[in-house]
Amino acid sequence: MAAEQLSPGELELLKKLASLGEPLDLEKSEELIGMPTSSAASLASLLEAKGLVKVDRRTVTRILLTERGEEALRNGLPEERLLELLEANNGSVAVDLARSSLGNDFNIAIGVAIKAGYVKIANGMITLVDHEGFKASVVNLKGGLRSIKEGGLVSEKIVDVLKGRGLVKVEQKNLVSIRLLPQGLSLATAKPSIAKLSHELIATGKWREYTLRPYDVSAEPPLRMPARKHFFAEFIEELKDLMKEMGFVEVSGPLVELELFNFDALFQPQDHPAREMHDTFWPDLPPADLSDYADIVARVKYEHEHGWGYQWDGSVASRRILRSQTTAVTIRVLASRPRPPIRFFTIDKVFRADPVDATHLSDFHQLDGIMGWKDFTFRDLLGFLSEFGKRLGLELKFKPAYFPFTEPSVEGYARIGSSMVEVFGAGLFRPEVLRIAGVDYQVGAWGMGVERLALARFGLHDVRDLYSKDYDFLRSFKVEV
Ligand SMILES: N[C@@H](Cc1ccccc1)C(=O)O
Repeated sequence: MAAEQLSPGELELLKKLASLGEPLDLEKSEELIGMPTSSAASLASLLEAKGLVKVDRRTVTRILLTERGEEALRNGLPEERLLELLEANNGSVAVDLARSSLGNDFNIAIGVAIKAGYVKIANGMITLVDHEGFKASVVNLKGGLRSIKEGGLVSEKIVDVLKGRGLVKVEQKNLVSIRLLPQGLSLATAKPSIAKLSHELIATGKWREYTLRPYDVSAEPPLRMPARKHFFAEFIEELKDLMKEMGFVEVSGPLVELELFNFDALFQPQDHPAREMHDTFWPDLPPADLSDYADIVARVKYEHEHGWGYQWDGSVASRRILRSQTTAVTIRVLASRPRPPIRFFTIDKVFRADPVDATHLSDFHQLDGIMGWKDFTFRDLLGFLSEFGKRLGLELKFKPAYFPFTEPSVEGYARIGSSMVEVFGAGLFRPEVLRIAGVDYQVGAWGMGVERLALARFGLHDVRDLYSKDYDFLRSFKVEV
């Protein structure tokens, strides 16, 4: 054990014990070493546990003078005063005289002296009969009292007599003393230790006054918690990298979107249930001016009225919503008529007025992508999706599906625990959508739920865990560098 392992208080007590040079009576701690008894007691038990001091507890019997005893020592024992009176009067005094001169002590004095046969009373006179015996008894008791007062030794017999006379009392007392053990002593007197030698210490020779602290090679380094990216943010980065690796260009679009791009351009009819209030968030914003989008509006109107056969309403398409799918972004890009072959993707937030549960959040991320060229086929699309799943390390299953804007369509499922959960929708854009965008090549499109991909990837079961604030949980994810 090194001095550094002791608290300042423990070291202080050790040093004080060392300079006291003898075991410390805990009761007198304040007086002897200037430390309150209660602090010395608790520090001592800590030091005792470290094997540096020994705390001895014993019970001692103490004999103390009572108030009456103190008085007898000062003014004489009652019978002593009687003896003195008798001696001063040649061995005999009148009872009345003795009573008036001894006052309250008279009864005790006369009782003791008669009982022991030192005096007798006859005809109103007290007469000494055993002068020597009386004197010896007084000397004995008085000496006993004095010696008790001074802490000396007294015979048990005398103590008994004094106790019986109410002149002394016997007390039991617990004494605690703290004794320095050899190890404690060497710690207390050790030179102060230092961790580093400086030029000055060496040059001045002062290093001799110190001991060098040994290295503790088994000590754990301090725990450092550097800031790091959230594992879900890292996962999104990884998805972006993967898409770029596979030849895709990242694009982005507005969170507050027009129904025109979120629904109409995707050939979703205006009475489609997904447009109803409970699915979509409606910010309190005025509708947009669609004149900027005259071309696409004209093509949308035509395709809806011919394809679905209803009166298309531009005011519905001009409403602003929080986008419910990032396919709004890819259709915007496609409507800019990029030259094939094309490969675009976007990863960002979408919003849906869904009740939150283990697989649903009201705002979450989607990864949408489009790829296409003249003779792009459904097989090319499936090939891409399988490759993507493989590179992510996910077990994917495909199932035929329906979306208003793709044909054929497919849904992808990934294993999350024991169940397969839908993680994406995909398909070839319908001819109506291609005509609305104004492109003359085939386009495969897909939209993935990024949170759900993350569940599958990290073996989690609840999307809400991805937004947990539990540090221990967050730290449990390994950083990949
Ligand atoms: N946008 C669809 C997914 C999808 C995208 C593209 C093609 C097919 C399906 C959704 O949110 O569910």
